[in-house]
Amino acid sequence: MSLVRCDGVVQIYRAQDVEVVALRDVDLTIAAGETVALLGPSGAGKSTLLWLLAGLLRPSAGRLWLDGADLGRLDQRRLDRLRATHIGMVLQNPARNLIGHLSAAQNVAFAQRAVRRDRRRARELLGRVGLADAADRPAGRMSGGEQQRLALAVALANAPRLLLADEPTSQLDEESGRRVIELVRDAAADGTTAVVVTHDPAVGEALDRTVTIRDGRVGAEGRRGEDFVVVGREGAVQVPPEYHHLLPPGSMARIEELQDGIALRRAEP
Ligand SMILES: Nc1ncnc2c1ncn2[C@@H]1O[C@H](COP(=O)(O)OP(=O)(O)OP(=O)(O)O)[C@@H](O)[C@H]1O
Repeated sequence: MSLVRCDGVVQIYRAQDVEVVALRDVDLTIAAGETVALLGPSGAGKSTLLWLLAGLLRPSAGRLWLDGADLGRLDQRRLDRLRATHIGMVLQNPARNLIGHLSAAQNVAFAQRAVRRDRRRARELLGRVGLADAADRPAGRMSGGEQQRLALAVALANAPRLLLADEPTSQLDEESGRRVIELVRDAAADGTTAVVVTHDPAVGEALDRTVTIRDGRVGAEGRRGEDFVVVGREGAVQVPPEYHHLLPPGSMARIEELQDGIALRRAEP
């Protein structure tokens, strides 16, 4: 059963007279319980896709479903409710996930406001992110790394169906990073689907699947250590940058039919 489905999702930002097409025709299906690392160069559209999946943005075109609910078409009240009960999110800037004057424990408790309050889960999560002894400290007085770990505990506090995390290990040392990955995988074993934007190879390797966004499209996917290009809408395939020396963008290629696919060979000019 798929938990997330994106169908031709387009996101266009409009700032004054300038339009930026951040995502163009993203098709993506994520199964319940799957863990996905979202990869790609800076500016490719990864955070935008995460914001759309979180219901923080509505797509300019195309449709997104979460657990059968059409995120772009829910009214604001239902969307807010779905977000509070079904979604946990770690934003790129960890402090933005937290209420600075509240303690770590109060932040976790606040994230459970729409579901049954579970003090045991809250304590356990703080322990798992190495903050058991910091439960009473105000979030605003924590270091960037501590805030990042607390943000993950907060995001998992409501036992979400979908965890969305933007660079959750960027400020962590190797050991803390490993703990974060373990926590994401354990949450997945308990039924939480996870989509994690990352530049950290350790995260990519530890999750079930990688999805690479390039130029606003799903350009490639990886499963169990093997990488694949994705044949998109209208048959478009992005040649990965590591092959650009053989087939530079703008070059012409001959198509050779093989028994199980095609080969592209550079046409001499
Ligand atoms: N609020 C906004 N208004 C206008 N343009 C935006 C806005 N947010 C993002 N963009 C643009 O949309 C494109 C995709 O941005 P996005 O942040 O989704 O990329 P990203 O892959 O997450 O990058 P990074 O790895 O650097 O975080 C970029 O060209 C970016 O400049």
